[in-house]
Amino acid sequence: MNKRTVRDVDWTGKRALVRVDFNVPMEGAAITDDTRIRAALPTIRYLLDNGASVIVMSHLGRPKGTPNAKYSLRPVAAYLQHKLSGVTVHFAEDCVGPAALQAARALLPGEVLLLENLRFHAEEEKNDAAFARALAELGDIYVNDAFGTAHRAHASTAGIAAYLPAVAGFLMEKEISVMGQALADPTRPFAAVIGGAKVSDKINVLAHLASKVDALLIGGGMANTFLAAQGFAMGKSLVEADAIDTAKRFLDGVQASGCRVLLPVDLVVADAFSADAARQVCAVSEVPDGWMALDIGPKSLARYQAEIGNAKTVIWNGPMGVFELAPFAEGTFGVARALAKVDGVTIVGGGDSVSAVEQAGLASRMTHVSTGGGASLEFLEGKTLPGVAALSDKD
Ligand SMILES: Nc1ncnc2c1ncn2[C@@H]1O[C@H](COP(=O)(O)OP(=O)(O)O)[C@@H](O)[C@H]1O
Ligand SMILES: O=C(OP(=O)(O)O)[C@H](O)COP(=O)(O)O
Ligand SMILES: [Mg+2]
Repeated sequence: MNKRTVRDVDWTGKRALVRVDFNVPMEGAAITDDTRIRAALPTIRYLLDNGASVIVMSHLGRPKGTPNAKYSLRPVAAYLQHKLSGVTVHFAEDCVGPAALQAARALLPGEVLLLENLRFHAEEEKNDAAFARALAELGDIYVNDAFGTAHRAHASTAGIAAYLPAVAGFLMEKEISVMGQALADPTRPFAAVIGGAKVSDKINVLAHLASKVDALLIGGGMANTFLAAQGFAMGKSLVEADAIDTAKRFLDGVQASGCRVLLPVDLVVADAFSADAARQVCAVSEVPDGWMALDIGPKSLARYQAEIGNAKTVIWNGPMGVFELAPFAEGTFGVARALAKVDGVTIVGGGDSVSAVEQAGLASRMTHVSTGGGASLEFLEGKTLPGVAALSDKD
């Protein structure tokens, strides 16, 4: 990576404005997986140890441009305080405006200020220049350590670099180097497992992925949209109607790439989105009217496990089902167990996928656990991510 990093700066007396990805899975105010927070600590500690005051900013979820208590970063500030014992962690209730500015100016070297969710302002995702400039006013030097959000060209990940010197943090540097090395010349067979809920976001990278891998295993919400594209009635399942045409085109075109695409043959369906809903296993052609697919079924899992068992390199992003609800976790945990047994390189990325692998107790069995899901997939496409492109080049 030909970008300046935190090592290239004299931090004494400087205000470091650090973009992290603290978009952690939550249940109410409880953080269910702290991987992304732990992953950013080396950069924060380094800045504090080198004489800086540290202003930390992140998004959480998708509040769509309006303040919403459900997506507040306040619980994350409390957690950060717990992780950084001995350091004072302040919290600002808005990421811009007079209170944030005053808090940033009052910050002492060795102290931390976490700003409220950037996405409470619609300008963040629009990469609005005035908003980027308002954020930039809070610090002297900008650090991007948010690998998980590096595929977004937003005000805090891209636009802001026009107003401040911009360097990479340790996590950003590590992710790019580890993923680049692991995937430069992958040992084959190379399999990709794709699931999760961000269908329209991720469907566009599949064509490129298919040109790289030998097998593409699709599950989770992503599979529902593909099954709908094949004409199956999916009941009340999560299907992204806008992505169905793309799914069709992908399936029509993929044969030419030589990549085998596996879709579920059976599903675990439920009559409600709830752990105590009525549920059954059915063929993909038999989803009952009004029911929803919340996991891949046992036959599909067995096929996916066999395919993963043959592979020498596996990349996985996106849970196979709603693993947060115990009755629908088996597809995801089963895939995690299969990856843990692979004699080769295994990379798991994504806030929720990593949370699942942690819950399964298998994170240490993976070659690399990445904080980026969508970011990892776009990184694989080979183009420089907007959050990296914006950083200052090394001299
Ligand atoms: N069949 C499904 N229906 C609805 N949601 C699903 C389904 N399968 C997986 N999900 C959801 O997908 C979410 C994770 O998707 P995503 O954010 O794309 O993955 P990651 O964070 O690993 O990149 C999880 O919260 C999970 O509950
Ligand atoms: O959680 C994230 O991505 P992921 O779900 O693909 O792992 C990142 O924080 C990006 O969030 P976004 O997809 O709402 O821009
Ligand atoms: Mg996610």
